[in-house]
Amino acid sequence: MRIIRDTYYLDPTDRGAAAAIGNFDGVHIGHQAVIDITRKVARDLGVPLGIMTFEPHPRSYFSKDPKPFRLMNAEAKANRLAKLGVEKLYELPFNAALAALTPRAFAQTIIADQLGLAHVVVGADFCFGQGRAGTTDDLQAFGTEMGFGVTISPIVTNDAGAVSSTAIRRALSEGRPRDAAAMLDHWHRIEGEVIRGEQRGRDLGYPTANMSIAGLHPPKFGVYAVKVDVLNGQHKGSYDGAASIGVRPMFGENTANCETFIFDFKGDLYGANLSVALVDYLRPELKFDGLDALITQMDADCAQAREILAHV
Ligand SMILES: Cc1cc2nc3c(=O)[nH]c(=O)nc-3n(C[C@H](O)[C@H](O)[C@H](O)COP(=O)(O)O)c2cc1C
Ligand SMILES: Nc1ncnc2c1ncn2[C@@H]1O[C@H](COP(=O)(O)OP(=O)(O)OP(=O)(O)O)[C@@H](O)[C@H]1O
Repeated sequence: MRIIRDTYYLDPTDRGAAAAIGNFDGVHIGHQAVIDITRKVARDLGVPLGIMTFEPHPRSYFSKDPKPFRLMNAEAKANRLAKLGVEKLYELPFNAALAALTPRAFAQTIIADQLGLAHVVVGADFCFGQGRAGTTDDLQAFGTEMGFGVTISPIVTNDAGAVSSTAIRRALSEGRPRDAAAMLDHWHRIEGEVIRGEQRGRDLGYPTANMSIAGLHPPKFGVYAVKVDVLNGQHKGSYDGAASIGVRPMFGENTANCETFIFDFKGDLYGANLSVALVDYLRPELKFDGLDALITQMDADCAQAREILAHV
């Protein structure tokens, strides 16, 4: 997959794709449906499969200091899209100039002139251009006028309504990782490098692999049954574990992170890349009356997590 950030001077081989348009945070089943339609169009037309997305996410542009809300960072999103067979990822810088384009100017300048797209695919709820004023009807009219094809994908729903990145964030905030997973079509994962902690864990008998969750939508704070993939290094492989996400009230800290105890594991993971999949929410983070009480609870957490993960 080629990631294309400079769309002004496009290589001719990067023009003419069929592309889906949107933020694609989480790459959920609604997004996958849009991408499936785009793949079919691309195949029929004999052109590359593309995605037009925006970085930073438009929401970070409009609210200057938003609470972290992303389900995945730009790199994780690109990796996931590559796995789905996307060949051209147009990562448009979302800035004042882009935000100010009217729907007509967006269609003409970006879709037709800069990217020269043969075809675009969007969901039925798609809005575009300044003030989100452009509708799918407008997009279809511009396509006819400016010479690109347009397909509108029906909205994928579940019992709770339309599947969306917003609904997934809500499920995670409410401690419902299985509901999030059903919408994502995979476990929600916290991914990144293992960083140094306070080295207290080993004294407790529970050494943990710590990861930052800065910049990402925080799941409900508390303890989770998790599946862990060590992605590189000598311990590469898949494991089960229990993770605590939050601010560790026992120790009066306040920067939220994710601390994972991996079952039946011995070794050093500093610097390794981990992918921690949230399976079930077990309980909130608590401030116990002493370390012995915390350790007793951690024993119970791990027993419960093992039991759950034996059936996943
Ligand atoms: C299964 C599990 C449950 C945990 N529960 C709590 C908790 O309820 N309250 C809390 O303050 N910290 C909790 N923690 C976090 C530990 O306090 C933390 O892992 C420990 O302080 C080690 O920190 P360090 O890696 O920075 O050395 C939990 C950790 C694990 C692995
Ligand atoms: N449930 C869905 N079914 C079909 N298409 C969808 C669905 N959700 C989003 N899309 C389409 O996928 C593309 C990317 O969606 P986008 O990430 O912008 O929306 P979203 O998932 O609804 O996010 P948010 O909840 O943050 O608005 C857009 O074209 C959008 O219309």
